[in-house]
Amino acid sequence: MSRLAQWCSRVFMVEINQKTEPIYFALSSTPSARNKELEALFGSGKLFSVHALGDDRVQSARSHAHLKSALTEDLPPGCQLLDTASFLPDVKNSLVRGFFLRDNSVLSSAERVVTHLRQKGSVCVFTYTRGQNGDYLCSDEADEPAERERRYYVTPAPAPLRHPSTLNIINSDVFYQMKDAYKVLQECSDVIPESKAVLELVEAQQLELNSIHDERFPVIVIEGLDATGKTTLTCSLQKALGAVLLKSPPQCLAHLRPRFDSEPPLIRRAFYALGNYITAAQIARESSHAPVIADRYWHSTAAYAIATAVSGREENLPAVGSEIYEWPHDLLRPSMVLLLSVSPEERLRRLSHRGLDKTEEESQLEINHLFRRKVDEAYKRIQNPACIVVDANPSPDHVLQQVLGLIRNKYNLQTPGH
Ligand SMILES: Nc1ncnc2c1ncn2[C@@H]1O[C@H](COP(=O)(O)OP(=O)(O)O)[C@@H](O)[C@H]1O
Ligand SMILES: Nc1ccn([C@@H]2O[C@H](COP(=O)(O)OP(=O)(O)O)[C@@H](O)[C@H]2O)c(=O)n1
Repeated sequence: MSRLAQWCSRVFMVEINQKTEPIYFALSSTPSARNKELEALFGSGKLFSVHALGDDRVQSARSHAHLKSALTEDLPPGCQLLDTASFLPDVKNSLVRGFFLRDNSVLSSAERVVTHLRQKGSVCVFTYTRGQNGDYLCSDEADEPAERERRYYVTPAPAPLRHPSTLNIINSDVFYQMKDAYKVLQECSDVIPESKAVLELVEAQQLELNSIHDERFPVIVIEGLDATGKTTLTCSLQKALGAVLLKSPPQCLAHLRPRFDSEPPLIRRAFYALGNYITAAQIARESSHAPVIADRYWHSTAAYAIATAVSGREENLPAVGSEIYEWPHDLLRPSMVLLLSVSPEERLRRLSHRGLDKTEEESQLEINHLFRRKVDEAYKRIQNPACIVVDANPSPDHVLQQVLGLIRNKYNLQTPGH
């Protein structure tokens, strides 16, 4: 079967604007009636779909990221790059991400970029042109000559029940047991040597974990978007309760973080997932003699990963109660998770006062209200344990008293010296 014929079972999704519904289409051997949405997508220029090829998931993920930067850097004026994905409707793990390159330039400049990519190999390119009857036709110039003569028409497809960007989350963006995240870093240890250091740290902690008894003191996790006051509150709680303060990712991974932050989601998220298991071992150890306060933990890992993976609007998130929001069965569960919530205006005010460097993702939060809403909503949907939302708009002392009230209500903890 030709390459293009294999894609006939798949549906393509193109997002022209994250705020609006994506456009769905399929390839068929019969033409279809004219369709306004498709006309809006194709316009009058030429269109190419490009996706990276790879022998394994690590290589595919890295090739996709390289392709994105190559296309963005070489984008000629008058051309537009759109995120796209193809998938089998409602079939888990069937999503393949790629790009649409729309060429409305006078000189058909995108064609030169695409030809260059084809020559370099490891990409699959389909070309879309307008037929005499106004239909849109898809062809693959790399296919055998006989196949190139066959006609594949672009036909509109219905929106699937589950938003396609949710199909691959499990084990690509969120990991539900340590061994799944561990495997990802094992698979990339040749191309990212720092992975070995992470794996060694995880192993050392796991060995130690086997000799630790069940925790006795409460373990309280503080969650929230950047600048919601986590650092301020966790430091005050540490003093007020005579607690041990821990972080996820743990300090021992801090120097490796920039390396993994620059990698595609599969690798980056596996790194943060493993960070939680190292923090879990530290929690188990410390909670045998004092209360523990943790600045971020699993809720952060899952909520940011889900919100990044799911494109478009908040409504595209997996529904409440989905298995995506379940806690990993092998990860230590905290006694209480508090989510600091501040209004967008107050959060921006705090960010601007702080004036520190922000991670790329955090600066995206500032401009991307949609993304922030998705992170916040995903935080609230995570279960077992779910988080308790705390109004963190008032003064630091007011927030501290509010949280101490919640903790004491549940655990009858004494403030040192009282
Ligand atoms: N309750 C509060 N009211 C006003 N400003 C606050 C409050 N809590 C923290 N801040 C300020 O907001 C900024 C971000 O707080 P921080 O604790 O660093 O947040 P995070 O750790 O969540 O990123 C800091 O400048 C801090 O002094
Ligand atoms: N437990 C954690 C902590 C952070 N993270 C990631 O780290 C980023 C936020 O960490 P950060 O250090 O900028 O946040 P602050 O703790 O500085 O507010 C998020 O974008 C998450 O993707 C994670 O995945 N899991």
